[in-house]
Amino acid sequence: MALGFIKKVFTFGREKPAEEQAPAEVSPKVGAPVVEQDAPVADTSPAFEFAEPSSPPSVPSGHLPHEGGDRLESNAPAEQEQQADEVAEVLSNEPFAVEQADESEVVEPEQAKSAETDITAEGASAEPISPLVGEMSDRTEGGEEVPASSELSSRYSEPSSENTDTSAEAPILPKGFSTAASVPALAPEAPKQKLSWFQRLRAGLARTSSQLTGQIAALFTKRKLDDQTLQDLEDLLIQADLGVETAMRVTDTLASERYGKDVTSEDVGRIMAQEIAKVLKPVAKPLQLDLSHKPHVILVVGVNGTGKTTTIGKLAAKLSGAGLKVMVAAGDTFRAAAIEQLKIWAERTKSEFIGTKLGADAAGLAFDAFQQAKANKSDVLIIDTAGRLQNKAELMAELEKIVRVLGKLDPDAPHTVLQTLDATTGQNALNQVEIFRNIAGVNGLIMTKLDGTARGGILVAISAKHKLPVYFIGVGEGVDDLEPFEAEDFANAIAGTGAGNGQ
Ligand SMILES: Nc1nc2c(ncn2[C@@H]2O[C@H](COP(=O)(O)OP(=O)(O)OP(=O)(O)O)[C@@H](O)[C@H]2O)c(=O)[nH]1
Repeated sequence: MALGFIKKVFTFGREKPAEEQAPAEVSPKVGAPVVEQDAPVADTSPAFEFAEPSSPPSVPSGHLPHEGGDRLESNAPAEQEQQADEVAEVLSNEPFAVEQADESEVVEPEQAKSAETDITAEGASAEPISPLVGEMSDRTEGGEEVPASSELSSRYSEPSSENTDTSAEAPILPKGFSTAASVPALAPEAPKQKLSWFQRLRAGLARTSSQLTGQIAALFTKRKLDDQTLQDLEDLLIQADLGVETAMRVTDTLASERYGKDVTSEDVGRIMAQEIAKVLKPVAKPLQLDLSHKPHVILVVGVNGTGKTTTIGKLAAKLSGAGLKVMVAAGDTFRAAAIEQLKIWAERTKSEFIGTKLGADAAGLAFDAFQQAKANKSDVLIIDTAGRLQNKAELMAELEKIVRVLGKLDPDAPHTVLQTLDATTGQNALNQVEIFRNIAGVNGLIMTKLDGTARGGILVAISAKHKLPVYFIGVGEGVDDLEPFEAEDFANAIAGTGAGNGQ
C-alpha cells in the first residue's frame, strides 16, 4: 500500500472472476500436496473496507524476518527488545498451561534456537518457541509424518515480488472489505458467472428454506389467520432456529396485515423475508481494515472444526488477490494438521506464513508473527487459533494471553477478532458466540457451512441476539466459497422468495 495516503474507502464491484474456478480442495491431511493457483484469486467483490495509512508505520529499523530459527536479529532496536522482554515477563508470570506435544509425536526434535527473546509459558518446557517462518518441524500426527517446509523460509525471509510492492496504486479490495473513510472505487467489469451468487446461496440454503416453506404451505392451506394459526407459525419459525424475537416479528406483522383474512404461503414468505432482512441489515457489514496499523491484525477464533483455517485461507486469497501483502500465522499449535493446512493455504494464496512447532506457546507465536509482519510491512496479519472448547479453562487462558501479548506491540491489536461459526451446529452456535465473545472480545462473525444445512436460520437468531457484524458466509470448501453477507439475499434465500440482488 502506498504510504502517506489519506484514508480512503474502497468499495468493490460484485462481479466475479472471469471464470468460475473449480474449488480446489485443500486436504487437511498432513503431507497433502499443495494445490497451486496460477494467479491470485481475482475476486472483485466489495465487502471489504480498509483505511490506508496516513503515515508510514513505525517499523523497527534493522529488524529483519527470522530465518532458520534465529528469533530476533541481534541488531533489533532496544525498544523492541524491551517490549519482548516485557512480554516474556508477562508470559512467564502468568498462570498458563500450554498443551505440550506428546513426545512420541516428535520425529525430529526442533533444534534449540537463539532464545534471546524466547517466550515460554509456565508449565511448558524451557524450549524456545521458535516460530520458524515457513519452517515447520518434521513431526507426526497419528503416525503420519508432517513434511518439513523449509523451502518457505527463503520466501519468508526475502518477501516475494508478488504482492510486496503495492505502493504504486491502491488495491481494488474484494467484496466484503472496506476502508474506514470513504472514497468509493469502482471494481473492474467482469463477465457473468454461470451461477450467480444468489443462486449458489439459495442452493446452499435449499434445505433450510424448503423445510420451512413446506411446513408453512401445509399450515396455511385453506385457513383464515387466527390466533391458533399464528401460534403454530410462531412455533414453526422457532423450530427453524430463527429465534423467538424474529418469529414474533413475523407473526405480529402478519397479524397486523391479514388477521381474520385468507393467507397464502406467499404472503407469509414475503413477510418473513421482509422481517428477517430487517434483523440482518444492521449486522451485514463489510470487514473494515485500517491499514494505518500495518499490519491490521485479524485474530480468528472459534470452536474446532468450525472452519477457522479454511476461512483464513479464503480471506487471504481475497486480500492477496487484491494486491495486499498478507501474512498468516499458525496459532493453532494444538494440531499438526492445522499448521500444515494453513501452510498450504499460504502457498496457494501467495501469503507469507509463520508457524511454530506442535505444542508451542500460541501467544509467543502471535507475538513473533506480529513483529515479523511489522518488519515485513505486511498489510494484514491473520492469526489462526485452537478451539478446544472441551478444555475451556485452557482455551480461555490461551486466547486471553494472545490478545494481551498482541496488545504489547499495539494497544489496539488485535484490530479484528473474528469468530467462525458452523451453521450445522444450530442452537449451539448461540452459546459459542457468548463464550468466545467473553474470552476473546469477538467483534465480528463469519458463518461457515451454509451449504446444505437445514439450520441456516440460526444466523438470524444470532444476529438478533448478539448484534455482532456478520462479514462473510461460507458455502463450501473451495477458495471462492466465501461471500460477503448480504441481508436481503440471505433473507430471500431462507424464505424462498425474491431473486437476490442479481449477483
Ligand atoms: N461444506 C463446507 N465445509 C467447510 C466450510 N468451511 C470449512 N469447511 C470444512 O470444514 C472442515 C473444518 O474446517 P477447518 O478450517 O479445518 O476448521 P478449524 O476451525 O480450523 O478446525 P480446527 O483446526 O480443528 O480447529 C474442513 O473439512 C473444511 O474444508 C464451508 O463453508 N462449507
